Amino acid sequence: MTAQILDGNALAQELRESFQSRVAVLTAKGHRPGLVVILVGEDPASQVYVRNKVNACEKVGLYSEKITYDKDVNPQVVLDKIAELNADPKVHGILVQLPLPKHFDEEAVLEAISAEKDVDGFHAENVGALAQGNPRFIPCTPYGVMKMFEKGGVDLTGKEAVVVGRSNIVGKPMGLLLTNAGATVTICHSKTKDLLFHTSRADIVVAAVGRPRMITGDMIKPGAVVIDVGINRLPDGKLCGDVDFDSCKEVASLITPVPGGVGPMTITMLLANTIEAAERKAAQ
Ligand SMILES: Nc1nc2c(c(=O)[nH]1)N[C@@H](CN(C=O)c1ccc(C(=O)N[C@@H](CCC(=O)O)C(=O)O)cc1)CN2
Repeated sequence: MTAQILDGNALAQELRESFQSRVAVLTAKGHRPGLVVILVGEDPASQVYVRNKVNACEKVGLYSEKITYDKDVNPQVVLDKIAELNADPKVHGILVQLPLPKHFDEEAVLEAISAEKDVDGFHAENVGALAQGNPRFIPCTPYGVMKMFEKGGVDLTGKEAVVVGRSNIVGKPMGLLLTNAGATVTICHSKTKDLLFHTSRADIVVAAVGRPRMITGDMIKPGAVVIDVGINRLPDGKLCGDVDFDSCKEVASLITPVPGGVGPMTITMLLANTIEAAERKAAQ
């Protein structure tokens, strides 16, 4: 069996085109969606992601702004800026690019963002709403994965889903979304005793662990759906995922590539959340 490849670039493009009319309606009513992205430090990957976020906003017609701080900035300066942005009516979404430098209390920064403007979906109120099955803002990467299931015609009801990785950004919200969609979910992580036992009986495997090509074809069930959330930079500069694409594509029924899979969907769903935030504000 050779898997069907789910093209994240194509789906991202399709969705972004569909956003333009919503942005036009909001803008005509004086509620042009606005996103502010805060970047602390000079991490090269974060710089690329932030630039791509701002460019994506511009292409779809959103107002966007990037605010950068030196890596040694006093965290209070960032907290003060967030307080100012929380009160700014032209800003519908606020995002702090992660990871933050070590001297930051990441949780305190994320909690400082107003839940109504938390387009990353990382605020405790939004995490709680998702856990209750009544999501307000869904974290962008798992949200993108759900859109990919939809596009691929994957019915999640009653399926055995294994998420490898328990991060707050991907693994945990992914587990909640799959649970809400009716899948039976197992979250595996570094302390899991027998990873192979879990992956090899799963109908759906989502790899979000940050280890290059660790999920190999012999670890998955024939016909499984394999979603690769990993983005690992190899010593030769090339990107690869957490899934060994070449061996897994011979076993899976549906698979996402890296690059060009989940990554572009992350930024697309950030646009979706920002537009949604502006629509809610306009409706008030
Ligand atoms: N505040 C946040 N910080 C981080 C998040 C997040 O959702 N919110 N996620 C990741 C990084 N990320 C977005 O910020 C992100 C990662 C990858 C991509 C992407 O498009 N990847 C491309 C390859 C890009 C490249 O060449 O490097 C792909 O997979 O095709 C977009 C966004 C951590 N921080």
